[in-house]
Amino acid sequence: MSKKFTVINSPLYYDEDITNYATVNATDIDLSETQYLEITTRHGEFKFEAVTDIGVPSNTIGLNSRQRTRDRLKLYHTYYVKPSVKQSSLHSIVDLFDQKYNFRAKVGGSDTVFEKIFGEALLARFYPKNFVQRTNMKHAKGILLYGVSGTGKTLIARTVSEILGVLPKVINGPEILSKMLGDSEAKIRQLFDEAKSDPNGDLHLLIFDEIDAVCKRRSVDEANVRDSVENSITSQLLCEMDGLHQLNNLLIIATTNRPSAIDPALLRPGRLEIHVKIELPNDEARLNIFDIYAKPLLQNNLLHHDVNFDRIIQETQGWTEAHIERLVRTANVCAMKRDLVARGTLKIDESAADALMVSDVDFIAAINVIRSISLSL
Ligand SMILES: Nc1ncnc2c1ncn2[C@@H]1O[C@H](COP(=O)(O)OP(=O)(O)OP(=O)(O)O)[C@@H](O)[C@H]1O
Repeated sequence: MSKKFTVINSPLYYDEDITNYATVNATDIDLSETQYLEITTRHGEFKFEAVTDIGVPSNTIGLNSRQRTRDRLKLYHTYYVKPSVKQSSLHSIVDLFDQKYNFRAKVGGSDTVFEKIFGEALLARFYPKNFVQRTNMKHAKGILLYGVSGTGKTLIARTVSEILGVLPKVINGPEILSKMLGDSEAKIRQLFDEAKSDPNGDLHLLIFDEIDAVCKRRSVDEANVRDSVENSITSQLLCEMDGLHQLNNLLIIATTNRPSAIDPALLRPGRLEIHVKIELPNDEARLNIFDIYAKPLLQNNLLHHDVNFDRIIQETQGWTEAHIERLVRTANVCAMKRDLVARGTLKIDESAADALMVSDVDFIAAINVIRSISLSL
């Protein structure tokens, strides 16, 4: 959780190697748990070692920064920090992937989802091909991401494709249905042709967005044209996926808001076999996502120190990831509105704009705006 603190003594030259210490009040921070504080300053995000022993007054925390003077924290200035425990030498799979691909900077609060995706579906794809062949292992063929709208299913699917280094073919369920009227089986076949023609080649990735639009439970009422097209798309897809048995170079990621509408045959092992639910974000996840979108404001000194993170997190319970992203955008707009009205003019020059900070009142206003325009809240 992000916390606020105010620097009360800085710098404090501590020992001979002239490490740079600042002392900060730390009533909100569990000192026994905290070994590092990640602090966002104008110059970027820095990790400070937290020191609570000799020379540091009680109820305060010393921040050891071996960085240069520019990272020195200003006296009486309030900063936002994320306390973290010392990293052990053992990393989780998600930590290892994040170290290399830095996806947490873009997708917040999704560690458990990525744990399942990397741990259960993709890990073997990071081992050398020859090794995998010797184990006779077959890679997972398909992943279904399901959860309510706006929880980041598409974002996660695209992030996985970036991590795999593959340019995916993205198929939008509702769009493809209309394009496929009359020609559905051939169109589905085409999607798989490239991978089939290059069985020992690079990985191919198909992302099926809103797959429930085309692969509904098959209907017995073939008299209805739409039902009959959907039935034939589903059957063709099943057929192609069974053909993948021998192929190790194709992965399908499908997304849906309505998993129960999908034909169960598609969800069997060997097909879309790994099912990952994307939940609404909990408190910590909402804060992570908030941090991602508020970071440019923090870095450019545009976020007022009166912003009450704890209240924002409380008031946004039940919101989706997309709502949190919207909240930061809307707070920006509310700040501009407030500023324009106070100035009584639409003429805003650079220096006037630079003085504008997004403040707590703007987040309060933004929360109300979003509640008033979202049916689901
Ligand atoms: N975990 C996340 N971290 C940061 N931003 C997120 C996250 N999840 C969603 N978002 C934001 O919400 C937007 C909408 O997400 P996305 O389209 O991936 O949701 P979805 O679950 O696929 O929705 P739908 O079911 O309606 O297609 C994203 O573009 C992104 O801005």
